[in-house]
Amino acid sequence: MSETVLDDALVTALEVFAARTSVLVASDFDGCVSPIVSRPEDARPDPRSMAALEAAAVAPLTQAALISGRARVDLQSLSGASANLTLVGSHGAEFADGFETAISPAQEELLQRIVAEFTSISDRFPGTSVERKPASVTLHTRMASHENAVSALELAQAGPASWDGVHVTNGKMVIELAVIETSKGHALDRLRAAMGVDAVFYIGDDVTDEKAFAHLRDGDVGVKVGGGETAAQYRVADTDGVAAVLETIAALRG
Ligand SMILES: O=P(O)(O)OC[C@H]1O[C@H](O[C@H]2O[C@H](CO)[C@@H](O)[C@H](O)[C@H]2O)[C@H](O)[C@@H](O)[C@@H]1O
Repeated sequence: MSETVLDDALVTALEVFAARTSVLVASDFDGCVSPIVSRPEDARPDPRSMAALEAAAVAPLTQAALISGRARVDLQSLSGASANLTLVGSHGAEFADGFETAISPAQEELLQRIVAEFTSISDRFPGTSVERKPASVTLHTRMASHENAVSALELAQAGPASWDGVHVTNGKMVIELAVIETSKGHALDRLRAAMGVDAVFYIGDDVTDEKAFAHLRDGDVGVKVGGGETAAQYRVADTDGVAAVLETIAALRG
């Protein structure tokens, strides 16, 4: 068990949640189960958090899910999750059976234009990089100098982010442009209905996780990781706090 001490109010909320008959335990990946690292491809999950999610997934009347901004295939390989976990990629839009609405040829063409523009921006500003995903493109600036990061993000905002049909997300040291609308909240609604659970737990750290918190209902529990405004009722400081929360739920449900 973790040495992180959770707030009494959070522990009580977890106990009440875990006492419901059937539950879904869902988590964000980067910055939550997986500590933030400089290069996206180097991200690795905290073994304690993954073990707790895997334990929850096989507990009675308990489902567990990772809902991430990553491409689903990358989420699968980086997390090493077993088939017991439900994986949703592309900020809630990409399920095991693909996207709810297929990416159209026009959207694919738009995606290629964004890739080309981001690549051209990235070539001009050392330390930035481009991550291509099935329905979006991310310009990363974490490895760039402050000046290069600011300039690259300004060019992205003034350029492709302003194009018709482009959906903009400003994440942690990234700007992400999608050719479809995505919502982790919508993903939670879909999982809740498909799994028929009585209550949902969700934990996350970034802007797209706010859409998930906004879809929580009475009896659900939302936990924000780190600082910043949030619609979540509870908070933990860091990924150790995430592991402590997930271990608590797994122990209560097991
Ligand atoms: O929804 P998430 O699972 O939190 O995914 C959000 C984005 O996470 C990744 O970027 C972030 O994590 C990287 C690795 O720690 C870090 O280098 C980067 O600065 C962060 O923004 C991922 O690369 C993106 O595709 C996700 O959208």
